[in-house]
Amino acid sequence: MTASSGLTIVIKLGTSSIVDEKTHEPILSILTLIVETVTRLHRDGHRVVLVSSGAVGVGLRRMDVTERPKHLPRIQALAAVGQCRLMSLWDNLFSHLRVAVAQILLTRNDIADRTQYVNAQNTFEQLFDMGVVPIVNENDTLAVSEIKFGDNDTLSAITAAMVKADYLFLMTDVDCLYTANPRTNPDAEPIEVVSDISSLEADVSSAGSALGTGGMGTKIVAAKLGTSAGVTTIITKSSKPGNVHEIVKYLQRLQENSTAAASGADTSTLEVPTAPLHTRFLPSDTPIQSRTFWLLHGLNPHGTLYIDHGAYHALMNKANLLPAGVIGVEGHFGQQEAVRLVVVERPSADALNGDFLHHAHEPKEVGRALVNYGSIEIAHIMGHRSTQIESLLGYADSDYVAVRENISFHPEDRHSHPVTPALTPALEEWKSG
Ligand SMILES: Nc1ncnc2c1ncn2[C@@H]1O[C@H](COP(=O)(O)OP(=O)(O)O)[C@@H](O)[C@H]1O
Ligand SMILES: N[C@@H](CCC(=O)OP(=O)(O)O)C(=O)O
Repeated sequence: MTASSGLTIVIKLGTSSIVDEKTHEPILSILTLIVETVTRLHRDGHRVVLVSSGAVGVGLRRMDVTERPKHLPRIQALAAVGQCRLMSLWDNLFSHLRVAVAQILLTRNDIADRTQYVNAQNTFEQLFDMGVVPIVNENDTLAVSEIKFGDNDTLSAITAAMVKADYLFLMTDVDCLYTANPRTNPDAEPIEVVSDISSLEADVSSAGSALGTGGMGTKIVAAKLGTSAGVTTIITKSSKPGNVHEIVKYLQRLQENSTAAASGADTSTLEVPTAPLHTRFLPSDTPIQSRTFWLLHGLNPHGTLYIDHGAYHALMNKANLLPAGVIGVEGHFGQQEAVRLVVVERPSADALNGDFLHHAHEPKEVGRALVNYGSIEIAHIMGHRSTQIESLLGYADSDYVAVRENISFHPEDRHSHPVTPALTPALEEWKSG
């Protein structure tokens, strides 16, 4: 977040680092070291957010339940018990170092509205100004699957983008990302720097600890989200929280050296910094903007719009989405809800008689949109000109299914599909019609 000095740092601590996997007792040594590390960063002038899992784990211990239940209401009840105790634990530890903390519990619903998203950003900023450390968790007690982030790795990446963080630290029970799960593969090799996640070769398929929800897979997803928003994402070991401080210093020194090199200074005498083992995912050179990030990752899509290549190219050229470019709709959604955009071949007349999606070649989600019409209306108006909307629906709220400012493309798609400057004749017709 913009501020006169200091960095904005989000530190995510997984369940495996907060409670013992078997006894579910809090791992006080890690919690205390985290508090010391956060306080040190704070005193160095950085703004720090802690994303803390562990509500369910702490709740298990409090209620003497030995295994994580399967029944959702029971998990939610345990989270309600545990979250209270977890926050009291953090508050207590931080209070010894005179650092105030604040609890922020989020579900996707809380940020689905743009105004609420911006409000959340303002609250974080206010807390930073007041010198408070916000402690974030998913609001497990309320979150049902439709409004869940699902895991705190994803939540921490969304939080990092929301506060425009410089660094996101995913603290876990392994040193870094390995080529395979080090618990079961002694030959697995550490991966230190990832500059392109799409070409990453690491087996992250195996599950994580008994209480953790994500494993390494969700950390990669979080790194993808974080780096797309310009956040350097780091995986490191939670039992050595002092690593965070050392890695921050190391990255600052690397930055100073590269600035010196860029200015033509003699760098031969500069100290080559070293850092404890970690994996660093480099941020995108062209980070996506806050609103684009929110459209792509803040909202839960309620359905899918299948659009043809002509419409896709028109959107890439900043046009709005006309009903004529939509060839299919799936799911039940209302006005101003988010949908996936999937590009497919326009079906032949034969295919139109059957289920065209079976004829589509590798349908691929290219982006997300907030729609001006619900699924039922779009099913009526798709393939038609905007001038026909009123006669088809009896009203016309908009000429467009979605306006361009409410459409965002995934970054990899923005790069892999060159924009075609010329519109197809059909699109010319739609635009003029
Ligand atoms: N390629 C890999 N590299 C490192 N760890 C891996 C890999 N694949 C799977 N894992 C597992 O992921 C676990 C961390 O995930 P998880 O238990 O969900 O952590 P947390 O609770 O911190 O979110 C590690 O303990 C490890 O067993
Ligand atoms: N929100 C849940 C944690 C969910 C989660 O993602 O856990 P983890 O994979 O350990 O980070 C809780 O507080 O128990």
